[in-house]
Amino acid sequence: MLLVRPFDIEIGQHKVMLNIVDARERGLNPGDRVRVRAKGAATTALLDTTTQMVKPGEIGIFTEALKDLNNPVDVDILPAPRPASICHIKSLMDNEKLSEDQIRTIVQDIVDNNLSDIELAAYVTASYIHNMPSEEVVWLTKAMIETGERIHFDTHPVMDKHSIGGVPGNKVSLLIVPIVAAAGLLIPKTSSRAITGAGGTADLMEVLAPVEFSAAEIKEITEKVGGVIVWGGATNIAPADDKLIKAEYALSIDPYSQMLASIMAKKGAVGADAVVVDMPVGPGTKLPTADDGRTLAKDLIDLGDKLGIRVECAMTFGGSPVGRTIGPALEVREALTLLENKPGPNSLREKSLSLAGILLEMGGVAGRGEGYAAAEEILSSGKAHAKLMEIIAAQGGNPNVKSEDIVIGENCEEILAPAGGYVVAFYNKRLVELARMAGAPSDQKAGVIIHKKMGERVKKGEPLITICSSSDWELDSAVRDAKRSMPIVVEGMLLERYPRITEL
Ligand SMILES: O=P(O)(O)OC[C@H]1O[C@H](OP(=O)(O)O)[C@H](O)[C@@H]1O
Ligand SMILES: O=c1cc[nH]c(=O)[nH]1
Repeated sequence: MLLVRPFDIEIGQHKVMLNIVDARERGLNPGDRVRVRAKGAATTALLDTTTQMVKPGEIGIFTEALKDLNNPVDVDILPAPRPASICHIKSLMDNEKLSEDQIRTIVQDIVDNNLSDIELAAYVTASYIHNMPSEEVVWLTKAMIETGERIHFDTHPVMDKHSIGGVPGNKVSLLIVPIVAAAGLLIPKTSSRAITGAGGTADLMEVLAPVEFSAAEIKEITEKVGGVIVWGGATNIAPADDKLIKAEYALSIDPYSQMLASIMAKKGAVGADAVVVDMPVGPGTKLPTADDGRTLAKDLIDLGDKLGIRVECAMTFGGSPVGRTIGPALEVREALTLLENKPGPNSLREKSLSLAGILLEMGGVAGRGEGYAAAEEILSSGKAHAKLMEIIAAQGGNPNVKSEDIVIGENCEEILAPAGGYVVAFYNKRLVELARMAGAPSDQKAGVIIHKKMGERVKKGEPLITICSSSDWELDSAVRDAKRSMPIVVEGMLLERYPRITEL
């Protein structure tokens, strides 16, 4: 047995460290995969060696592996075999068909942390290059559900909403969930953190309340107040999902087949009966054209049918951000402003009410075509605001929070229009890059405020955006980058003048 020396350091992967003497005795080298066994728990980790940091007879264990092993006093280790799924990942790279068993093995290896970051990145990259046939996506989704816990509600219907993401500022879940719950329907909303954006719904909700709950707690809170907004990655619900999303986030990609499985696995695992999927369409989004949107809608609806979930898809405008803020705290402040019935952006209000309205119709609490008006009544009467406060309280946050209490990064700088005219080009992806450079989403207070959108008139020297951050050096680098390559382009109505040659 080896005495555990806990290393309270999160390094984003399962790692252990042995003294080089012990490693040599066991025939192990740095980078080898080892199975670490404690009383009642085991995990797989990658090995580092040292001459100084741990003594012979000891083993250094980093935070991620320590959690899996329940903080043991001593452990033993064995060399771990090369995971079978590496071979199947290679098949995916070669665009070969995979069997249900092979897909199941990949998902199980991901859940058991048997794959290194490099192997996981290879899987995600191969999925990005080659879409899986629909049969394989069904197996993948089922494997993602079955390798985790599931919630079974006694009351039905259970409603859910999910966005494929890809449009900045998409804070609509903060309005939709309380509207649907205030209408008396159950909505156990699990979200991921940002994938290609600067703030996923889980990052946003975390500004207001804790988002890490077990499956049993999600069920209990949903049954008590009608809804939750939690981080799927903290639960044992579809546990492969968050591990894959971490690799996708690093590459800023969302592979098509993986996206279908990721969304529907989360919905299947919480026992959803009916789901609306928000699909932002437009240049720079995950769905550049309406035809791409129609294909995805068909694939999502078919996948839902195979899982016994009624899916409706809503193609939404993704050409410019939803509302005028990007980044966790800024987005939460904007969403609260609308819930408090103060003036706010129409794009956010209209999109939230449209999607909530579809759910109210699907859930049978509003007639066909009457969902929007029913959602509007719930929002303007203050019932949605009261419901969000109940959800915040049930998740352990402050139920008296007001929009003006939300703190934004203290370092802010405006980017000014270099000329007067109209906004003629607007680059969503650049705005997301700037918000990420400023520190979002891990710096909750970082982000971008948008002052001018496509087609709006601008005077020379007027602010186009404001970038905010908690750190002055991150703000500086984002501002320098914004000035080098502007995310918003302003032109006068006169683009070029061609004088008569004789008059030159
Ligand atoms: O970072 P990008 O790729 O834009 O999208 C990821 C976001 O989209 C989904 O939104 P929701 O949970 O339905 O609100 C995910 O859960 C996540 O919050
Ligand atoms: O939850 C989500 C949302 C978008 N894309 C994914 O892969 N998962």
